[in-house]
Amino acid sequence: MLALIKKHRNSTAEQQQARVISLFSLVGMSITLLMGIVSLFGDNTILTIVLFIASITYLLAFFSVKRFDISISATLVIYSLYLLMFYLVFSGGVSLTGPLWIFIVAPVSVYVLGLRHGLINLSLFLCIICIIIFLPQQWVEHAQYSNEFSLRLIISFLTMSFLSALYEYSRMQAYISALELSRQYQELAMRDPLTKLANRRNAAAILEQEKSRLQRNNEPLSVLLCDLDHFKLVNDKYGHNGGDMVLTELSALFKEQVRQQDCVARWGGEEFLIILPQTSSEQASVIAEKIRSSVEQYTINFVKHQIRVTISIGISQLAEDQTIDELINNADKCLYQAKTLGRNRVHPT
Ligand SMILES: Nc1nc2c(ncn2[C@@H]2O[C@H](COP(=O)(O)OP(=O)(O)OP(=O)(O)O)[C@@H](O)[C@H]2O)c(=O)[nH]1
Repeated sequence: MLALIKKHRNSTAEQQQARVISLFSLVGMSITLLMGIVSLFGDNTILTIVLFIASITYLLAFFSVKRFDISISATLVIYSLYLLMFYLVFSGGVSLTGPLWIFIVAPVSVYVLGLRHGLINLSLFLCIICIIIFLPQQWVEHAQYSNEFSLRLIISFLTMSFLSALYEYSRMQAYISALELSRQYQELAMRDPLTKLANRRNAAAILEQEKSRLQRNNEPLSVLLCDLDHFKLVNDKYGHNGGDMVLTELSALFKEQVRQQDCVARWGGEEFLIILPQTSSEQASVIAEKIRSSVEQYTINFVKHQIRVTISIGISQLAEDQTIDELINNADKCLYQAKTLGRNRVHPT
């Protein structure tokens, strides 16, 4: 169950990430294309070429989202963005406005790479930006920024990175709690609130699942339909709370009597269904008798009372070409027989 939720969580998160990468690639492609076209009319040929290469890279990232692993497009988007930013800071872009673009790196990095990897990559990115800015002109000629500008650029980039990380962290927390809440609601929809056993809907689903699994392997499947005898009298004598206590304690007792792979479900008010995979009706009779006898000997302590109850059990084994409804109807008929023959007994198919 946990593995299933984790898988679902991962696939939903991946789908969301894929959508953001596609969108970012499209926007990135359009902006760099537009800037490349504008740059065509200027005199900076290298900038024009770089912008067109970036535009093509985003286009590739856009198409690779659907075709390849999402990490390929994430790598393309992130590192081509980094390279473009390094070039803009190095060259100064148009009228030394190139560094203004580096702020988009922070939110995109933490979202696409995740919080931890995003922050590691952002630290490396900032180190390289600092090297470019403070590179001595006599080594390599590059755009010259004043010290005040450089310092403010780094501080505002750090602030932006911190805010992006904070936002990503809260987003992830909200996402995880929403998933946990939905898991809890799903769990509630499958369980009987009083006994915490599988409810009727859940039991029906398990039966269908077991039916196809066992029939594929040619293995038997049996069910026990258990009904408390004269339960109305228990309620009348000890009140509804006393009745509830009996149902809860017997549920635990049933679970103790069966194997891990079996399923005990609350089928109706005082009716329980026990699903026994890989069990023939003969084997199910032995289990049913064991359960009947343990209930007969069991004492439920309620306030100052000691409550004793008995149960009747109908057994049915799934026949070839039989539906689950027919299987249950058959068990119900056997249960009816057990009741009419005097209760506190097991009636086989
Ligand atoms: N306390 C409690 N009682 C319940 C619950 N669900 C059903 N019941 C009671 O179970 C009783 C079932 O009564 P009947 O259907 O007449 O059956 P019975 O008295 O067990 O008699 P037989 O089945 O013929 O042996 C009713 O009094 C219901 O109110 C529950 O969740 N808690």
